[in-house]
Amino acid sequence: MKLKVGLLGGGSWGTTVASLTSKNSETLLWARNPETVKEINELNSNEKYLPNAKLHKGLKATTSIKETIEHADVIVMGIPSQHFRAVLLEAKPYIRPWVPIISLAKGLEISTKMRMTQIIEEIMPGHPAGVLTGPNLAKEIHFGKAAAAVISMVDKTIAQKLQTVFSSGLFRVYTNTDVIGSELGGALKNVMAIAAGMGDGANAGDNTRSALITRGLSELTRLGIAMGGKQRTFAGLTGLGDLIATCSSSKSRNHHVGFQLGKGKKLEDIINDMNEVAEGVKTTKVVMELAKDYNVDMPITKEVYKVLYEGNTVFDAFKGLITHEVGSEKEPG
Ligand SMILES: NC(=O)C1=CN([C@@H]2O[C@H](COP(=O)(O)OP(=O)(O)OC[C@H]3O[C@@H](n4cnc5c(N)ncnc54)[C@H](O)[C@@H]3O)[C@@H](O)[C@H]2O)C=CC1
Ligand SMILES: O=C(CO)COP(=O)(O)O
Repeated sequence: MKLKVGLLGGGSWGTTVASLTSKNSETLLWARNPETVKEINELNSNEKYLPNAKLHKGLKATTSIKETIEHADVIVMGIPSQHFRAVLLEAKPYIRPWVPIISLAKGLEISTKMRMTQIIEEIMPGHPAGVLTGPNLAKEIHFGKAAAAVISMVDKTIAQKLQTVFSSGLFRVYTNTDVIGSELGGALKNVMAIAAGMGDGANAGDNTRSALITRGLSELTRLGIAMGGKQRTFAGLTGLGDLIATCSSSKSRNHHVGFQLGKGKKLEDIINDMNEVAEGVKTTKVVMELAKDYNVDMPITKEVYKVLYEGNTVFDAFKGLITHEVGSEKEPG
């Protein structure tokens, strides 16, 4: 039997995933904006978020959250982390018992420091919670470029069932039972992407980017393990894989924020000029607190934070990193 998908969120990634799942399963996409809904239903496009992309013809959209949810066998949340809770609470009355809920978001809730699957477990106890994550720049996937992702859930049997809903053609979906590690990899790499973007914007060079990616991996793995993730996960698609994609691509919004900071632009102006979310900006705040809670040294995050929130320049950040005590490659620092 084919599962029906109810997907909440008509931004670039929500729309992309809905278009993918509609190849395998009946999919209904909820978007707030009636114009977006009309455009998806009548023109099979969502130009604001995915310019020039043609969506799968089977994809239908609606402005009704009830209609999207009430018949769904799986619910997919394509909502940015800071709005995730509010939208899930709005959907809650219509969610059928035991339906799995999958997050697409890569961030941490600023007020609680929670991961999205923790929010799902809090609001919808008993529902299997999972995350679809990996190196998946929406704008490439839409144009049929090959990519791999991971569906991460504690229950492997449910993950295997959902693997067939999300996999399609050149979009390969693996499973992983380390939800904490998978989810943290996706959230933490955004902070590193801002750092790599800062370097690129300031013309620091390929060696610098490579050092940031590698030490960034070490830094996010340290925190991720302290929080309960598994080392192997951080070396996989959801950790290293996503870190490389996001740190080295001008299609990444987080890299873009860093790049513009590296060019000397002000954060406020950069954000005002964007119509999409860059999760790393807020996640950096949460990661600073988590680093303190778990007593983990995170020098790159600290420098990114000072540029975002304390008025430091990108030059100050690199000076901070260069003067940070150099340890063994295996040790913090
Ligand atoms: N775009 C990409 O390449 C990828 C994005 N992601 C993650 O997916 C999540 C969603 O991001 P995108 O779709 O890219 O963001 P986006 O910025 O393209 O779109 C965000 C969408 O959420 C909607 N939204 C925001 N607040 C809302 C609220 N309170 N109620 C209802 N809708 C609301 C907006 O209207 C918009 O449709 C993020 O956590 C992002 O990190 C993950 C993988 C790839
Ligand atoms: O997570 C992503 C790619 O895997 C998208 O990154 P950005 O949110 O930085 O665009």
